[in-house]
Amino acid sequence: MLKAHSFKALPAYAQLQTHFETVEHLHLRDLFAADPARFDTFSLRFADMLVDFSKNRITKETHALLVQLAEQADLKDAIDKLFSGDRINATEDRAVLHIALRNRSNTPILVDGQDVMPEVNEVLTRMKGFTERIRSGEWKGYTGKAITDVVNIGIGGSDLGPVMVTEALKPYASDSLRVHFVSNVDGVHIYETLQQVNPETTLFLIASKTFTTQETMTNAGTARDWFLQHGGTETDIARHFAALSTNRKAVEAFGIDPENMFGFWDWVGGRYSLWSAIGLSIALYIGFDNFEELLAGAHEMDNHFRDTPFAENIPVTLALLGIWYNNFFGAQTQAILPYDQYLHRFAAYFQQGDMESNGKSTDRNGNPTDYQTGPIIWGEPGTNGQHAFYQLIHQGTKLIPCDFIAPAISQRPIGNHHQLLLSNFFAQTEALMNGKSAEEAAEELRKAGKSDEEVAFLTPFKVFSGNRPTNSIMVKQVTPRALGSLIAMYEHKIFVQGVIWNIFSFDQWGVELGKQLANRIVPELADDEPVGSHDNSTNGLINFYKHMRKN
Ligand SMILES: O=P(O)(O)OC[C@H]1O[C@@](O)(CO)[C@@H](O)[C@@H]1O
Repeated sequence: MLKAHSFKALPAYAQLQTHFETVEHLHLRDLFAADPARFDTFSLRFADMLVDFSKNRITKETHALLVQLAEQADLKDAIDKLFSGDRINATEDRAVLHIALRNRSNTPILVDGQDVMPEVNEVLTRMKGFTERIRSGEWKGYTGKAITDVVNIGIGGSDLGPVMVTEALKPYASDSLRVHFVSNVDGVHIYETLQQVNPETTLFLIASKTFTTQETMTNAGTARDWFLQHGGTETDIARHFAALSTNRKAVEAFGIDPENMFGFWDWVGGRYSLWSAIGLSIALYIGFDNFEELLAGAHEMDNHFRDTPFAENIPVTLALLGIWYNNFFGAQTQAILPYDQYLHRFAAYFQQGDMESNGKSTDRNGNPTDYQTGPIIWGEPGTNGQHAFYQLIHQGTKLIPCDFIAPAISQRPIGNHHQLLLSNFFAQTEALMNGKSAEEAAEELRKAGKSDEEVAFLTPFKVFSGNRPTNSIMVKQVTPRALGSLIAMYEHKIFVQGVIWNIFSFDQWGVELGKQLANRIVPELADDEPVGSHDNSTNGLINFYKHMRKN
């Protein structure tokens, strides 16, 4: 179990509070003017990745104090426990070992004295064989045709990771196998997907750690009914359905051949599971060699995270900067802005990764936190975001720390598109940092021929305060290996913040209440009788629904 501390009792916390008062009003323009080497001071390199954190509202003293905060929170001990399979997920009494799934060094990792690597490798070997049989066309459907479409049925961590990675690595996909993802219990999702596929050539992956999730089991049942109503028979299920789960009993009860089950373990959190059997749709789509590259990239970042001193440690640095804005500047959100259209689901993935991990308000001592914990994660690809919400980021009243991400080399070089994309990537963080003064704005208006009266009226609306913090993260190209490192970087950032905030990051009790209440309401919707068992808002809503569906 991780040592519990009190976040605000850490000595560095009080020092940072005092320090904040001296830094709060400093402007990045002045910080850069005072230190021409600021970029070098506040940049980190890892493989073909550059992390430029110089456009943050920090000084060297800030950075030093933040590192002390990490040290005083026993972060090194926590990292050691993470990597050694301690049951740090205390409320579920589980280890947290997504790092084992990509442990390409194959060093033993023990859970209850048992090395987990043989099992991990056994599943990877089975995934590899299965992937090769499907992709080669050797595996045939019930009419003897090769598989052309894979439908992954899952939600949350059993969906978001595969969706994000298959979108991000589309350039590595085969053109003979399409992947589809069904997650929402809204019938529209499964309906629209089944419209696109042929039962003779479709493989359904039922992806669910628990194999009990309402949405997934409902969609899986509908897929099976559709298959049986469109030419398949019970004996054909084995050729068209596979399960990705920890729950063998439930898989068999559903009617899936255990031979077609790819297992994983309770020490794999759902939102950290794309590296496990849950990643089978990824391997099928981009090939197992590329899936192994993804694992390798994550493993390289794992080693960096475990072995690098905090001051040069990328996940630790990103985590500490997030705490600086979250707990001292009062920022409520963190934007992730990838300048790469293939990464369009990257922010959505980390909405679950971050907010389901650190959206907690009870500390590890069981006490309510009297400080802010997990931020709201959001974001869209650039340049689209510039035409949607950058107005608020530039001139709004809220401080929004932003992570800008971009590849130096596009997967799809067409004309000068990539240079234009990157010109925006570079310009936005420059603009957010420098802003535009009233003098500059007025001068521009005068040069545009505006009258003195117009200049006086318009200038206040044209001023940009600047001093809006950003990180710029560049990779050479979004390859499977680079993406693996990028994902692992954010996973470890989330872990570090949870440790310092002294919260449990690997359970998710907050998702249970809504499910419990929904399960109570389901039977009430079966008939047209008015309900009165809830508050009068919920009663009113249910009865409105019942009335409208009849009339
Ligand atoms: O993989 P499964 O067990 O179907 O869970 C799906 C998702 O549901 C949760 O909300 C937990 O209930 C997420 O943590 C999880 O990724």
